[in-house]
Amino acid sequence: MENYRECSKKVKDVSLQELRDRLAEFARVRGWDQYHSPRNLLLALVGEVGELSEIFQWKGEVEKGLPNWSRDDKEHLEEELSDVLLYLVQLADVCGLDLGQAALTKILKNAQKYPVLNPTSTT
Ligand SMILES: Nc1ccn([C@H]2C[C@H](O)[C@@H](COP(=O)(O)OP(=O)(O)OP(=O)(O)O)O2)c(=O)n1
Repeated sequence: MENYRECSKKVKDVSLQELRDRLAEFARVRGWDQYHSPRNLLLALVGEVGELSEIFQWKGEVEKGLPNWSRDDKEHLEEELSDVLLYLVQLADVCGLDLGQAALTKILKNAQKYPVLNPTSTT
């Protein structure tokens, strides 16, 4: 596990494109493309969201920054968040969508839908 962590720490500014390409290669060399249909990837994504939710289940409210969490708990959270991201990136890819561009466009759309009425407000 430590080797994986060392490896991933060295990569900075990870792009969605890089993740997409790495995941496509990961699936291709294993012959898993045939199973990675939009529907299957969506179901896998939902399953991982469930695993992510389990980490927070029954804990009550959690402080930002997770100051009271152990290193192991944080590592577990990193893994489940990553699983969700990786399936999401693959889902967008097999649907032929540019997820990064779509997300940027959606942020702009959100800003138009929810204009800043009071710039000093924190909500
Ligand atoms: N057909 C598959 C199977 C796995 N993965 C990748 C995407 C996820 O990042 C991770 C999911 O692997 P597991 O199904 O083994 O799930 P977990 O890592 O959550 O293991 P577990 O469910 O045992 O906790 O592997 C993938 O891309 N395509």
